[in-house]
Amino acid sequence: MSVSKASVELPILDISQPLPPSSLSSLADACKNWGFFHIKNHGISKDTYNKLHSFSNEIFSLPSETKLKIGPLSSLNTYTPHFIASPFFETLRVSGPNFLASAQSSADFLFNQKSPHQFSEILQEYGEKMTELSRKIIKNILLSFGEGFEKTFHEPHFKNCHGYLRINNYSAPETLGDGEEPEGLGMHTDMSCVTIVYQDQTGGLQVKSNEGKWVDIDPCEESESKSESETLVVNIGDLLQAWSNDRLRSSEHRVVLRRPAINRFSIAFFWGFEDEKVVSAPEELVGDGGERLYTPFVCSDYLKFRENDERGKFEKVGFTVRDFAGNRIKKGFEQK
Ligand SMILES: O=C(O)CCC(=O)C(=O)O
Ligand SMILES: [Fe+2]
Repeated sequence: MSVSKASVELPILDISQPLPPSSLSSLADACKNWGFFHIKNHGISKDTYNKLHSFSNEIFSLPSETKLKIGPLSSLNTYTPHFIASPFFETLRVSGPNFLASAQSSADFLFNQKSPHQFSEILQEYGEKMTELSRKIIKNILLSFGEGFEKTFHEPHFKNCHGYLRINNYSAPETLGDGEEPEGLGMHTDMSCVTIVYQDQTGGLQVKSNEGKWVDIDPCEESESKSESETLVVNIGDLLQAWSNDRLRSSEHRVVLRRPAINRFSIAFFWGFEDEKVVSAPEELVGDGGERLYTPFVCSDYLKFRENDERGKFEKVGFTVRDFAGNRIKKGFEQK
């Protein structure tokens, strides 16, 4: 039996060009209603994704004992094994701005080799490109707010933003009952300002609509051309939702697994404020007589709030910036 699924039509923005006014307005609408959109012409080739995917397979197919050398109980703590976020999910963290050093220290433990590993070099390049793209994205989002916002707010608020990568491996169960869709990653919001995600053709990423329904974010069709790049998914995180006084939406999302015995690969880049930044919506965004929806907070205090007390556990799934600093639950934005 095939179950009909709702998927959302999100704008696909050509990030290689300055965005024309019509694209800026679809960007603003998408950020307000969904907190998700796509970008294309981002400059990362299919070949890079194929390489990242095969390195990822190489790492995740190592025996558990090997992977746990960089796991939650080790000093490195770059690997999160199965059964922390979900039974079907494991992930490797690569921190910026020195993505090469971070990836290499994991690779050294995993493969016992000290020579530069092509994997780390690719991740350095990838991390740098993601950082540049995030900056372009935030500039466009500010431009979509209207004349002057980018000039006024980009430098003072976003110049110290930084990011990290997570390489994710989802392993679907060998068999799945009719309509059974286990969660590979449970419902959560991201802690970032913006997140950029590459998902492979397996699909399964879903966003919760304003009406509380799960809607698919389909991977874009594989293009015929070998050189043409895949589109990437961008979503707004909690830090930007709070900073923008809810003008931008950090949506709840999750990953479901619907193809038995097929591994799903994704790579997410999280870009956010520096730890010491006080996140407080500028007056221009609160508006004259407008209500401040969040009590100003220090960025790292929020990140700590999202981490479990128990060392090495995954970020709390289900808690959001509203639970932390929200002054009230805004009408129509209520958690369903
Ligand atoms: O794997 C994906 O497609 C999304 C992952 C995600 O939402 C996350 O890592 O925060
Ligand atoms: Fe996420």
